[in-house]
Amino acid sequence: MTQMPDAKSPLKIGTRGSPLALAQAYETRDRLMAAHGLPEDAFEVVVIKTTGDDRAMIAADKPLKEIGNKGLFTKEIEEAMVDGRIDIAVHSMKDMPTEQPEGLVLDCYLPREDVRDAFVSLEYDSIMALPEGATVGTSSLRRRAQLAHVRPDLKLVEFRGNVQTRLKKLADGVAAASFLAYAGLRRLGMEDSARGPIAPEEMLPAVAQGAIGIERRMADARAEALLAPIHDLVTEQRLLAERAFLATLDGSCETPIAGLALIEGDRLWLRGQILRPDGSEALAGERWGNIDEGAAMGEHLARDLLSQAGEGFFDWR
Ligand SMILES: NCc1[nH]cc(CCC(=O)O)c1CC(=O)O
Repeated sequence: MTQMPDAKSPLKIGTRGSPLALAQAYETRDRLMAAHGLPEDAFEVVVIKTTGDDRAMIAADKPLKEIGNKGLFTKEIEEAMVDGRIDIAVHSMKDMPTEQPEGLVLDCYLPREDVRDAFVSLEYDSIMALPEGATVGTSSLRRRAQLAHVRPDLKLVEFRGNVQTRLKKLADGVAAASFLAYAGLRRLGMEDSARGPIAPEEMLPAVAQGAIGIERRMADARAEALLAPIHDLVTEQRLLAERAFLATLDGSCETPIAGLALIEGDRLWLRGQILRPDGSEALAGERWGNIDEGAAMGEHLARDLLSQAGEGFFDWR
């Protein structure tokens, strides 16, 4: 029997310090408390500062792609886990690279939140309601490309920071609209800040959007035992398909890629999309398969789209 955590030897939950990251860490702690009947002081939430947070603060108007690369927000957290400063790490799966560092396992996923993007605007109800030539703020390459594809008239400007910062920019007239993951707003109890979610048919979300993954050391039997009952299998099966699609495309935050898997009964549906960064071209495809075939479906769909795209599809510089 593994030793359960207590006040003397709490399970240390590592997270970034943003309001959303903290909300996700506390959701994880609450689920662990409920699943095991453990008190609050059996857990300790430890904030780890990451290069991503630092550099993002210095260069708040720079696109993330110019600041760093894959794992910008996750590397230091993983180092803290290897060093034993934390025992588990709570991550937005949307930000996780597809390769897994040695010695660490990522096999626990919380039930997925809403996967959709949210349309945020003080004046307008939807993308299509925006006036000709309106300015839209977003730093996501995917959202930029998707918008440029359906509304080439829109002017796109860099927009980052937390929800409050973005709402302030909208109020200051910097842009007429912006976009956020609806899941993030819901976790912060701020969904009223958005006009509403956007249907995936109109804007296919990022791979793994709305999903939280919990990473641990491979040899940590206590963390493994604690995490097992809070794992959500359906979320894992959906992510397997979406992340195989992403991995085969060698996607990162630097490539406009979207993907969404859903499960209906014992069947899995996957839709994937790749876009030219300027939105001039978008390719999408769908697959149906068995639930346990997600990884192969993701890979095949990616190969199919890549062969349609041809060389240079993602080039733009
Ligand atoms: N790229 C940053 C990021 N990573 C996860 C979320 C939101 C929460 C989620 O998708 O789970 C966000 C912000 C956003 O896109 O609005």
